[in-house]
Amino acid sequence: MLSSRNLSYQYPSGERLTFPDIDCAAGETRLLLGNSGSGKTTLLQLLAGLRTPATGTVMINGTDLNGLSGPQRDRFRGRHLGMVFQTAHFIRAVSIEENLLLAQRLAGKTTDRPAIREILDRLELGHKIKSLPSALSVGQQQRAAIARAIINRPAVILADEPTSALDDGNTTQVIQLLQESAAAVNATLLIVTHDNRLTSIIDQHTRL
Ligand SMILES: Nc1ncnc2c1ncn2[C@@H]1O[C@H](COP(=O)(O)OP(=O)(O)OP(=O)(O)O)[C@@H](O)[C@H]1O
Repeated sequence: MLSSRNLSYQYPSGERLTFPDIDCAAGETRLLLGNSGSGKTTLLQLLAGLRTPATGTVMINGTDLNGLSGPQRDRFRGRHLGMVFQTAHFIRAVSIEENLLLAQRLAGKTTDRPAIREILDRLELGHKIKSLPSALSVGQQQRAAIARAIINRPAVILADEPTSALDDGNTTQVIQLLQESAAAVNATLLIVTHDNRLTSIIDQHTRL
């Protein structure tokens, strides 16, 4: 589960951003909704431990992110957090399988090719396991990004604007896939978006 309290962030040259408290139980899906400039990306980076807050705490599965050293936080992120972005970011020179193996290694886990095969099969990407990322369509790359986000069975999946570039049909499909994938590993799913269409699919909202 994930919770935050009294979070604020100060850009050196900018305004101070303050955020509402967030509570997400294991297995819950929640939307973080906000207009452009409201601080969605900043909040996501705070929740992932990629930025240090001016005030406040982020707890993930009982661990205070800011109580960890930089290397400990990187390891913790690899093991307990999955991230999905609007466009997928892969290592371009190696196959989808190698990208997922790398995600396992970076988390300090034993590499597990059968687990990678199983997840890619489940996401209908088994035939692309040896392909370079560039040989996948945009939709396939998005599914591969979901595979990478769940390969380490994270406690929390953070998705940043996963649907803003999609039409209504693909939006519903990607959200269903994210929810099914999160449910398969009992992860909390937090979707950061300005896409109000998602409020008709997901009941739990926090507005920035
Ligand atoms: N590097 C920076 N230095 C100073 N201010 C910044 C910096 N990055 C973002 N900000 C400011 O912080 C606020 C929140 O930015 P953020 O990118 O988190 O918003 P957002 O909700 O994700 O926006 P969008 O939906 O347009 O991407 C904005 O007012 C922005 O101008």
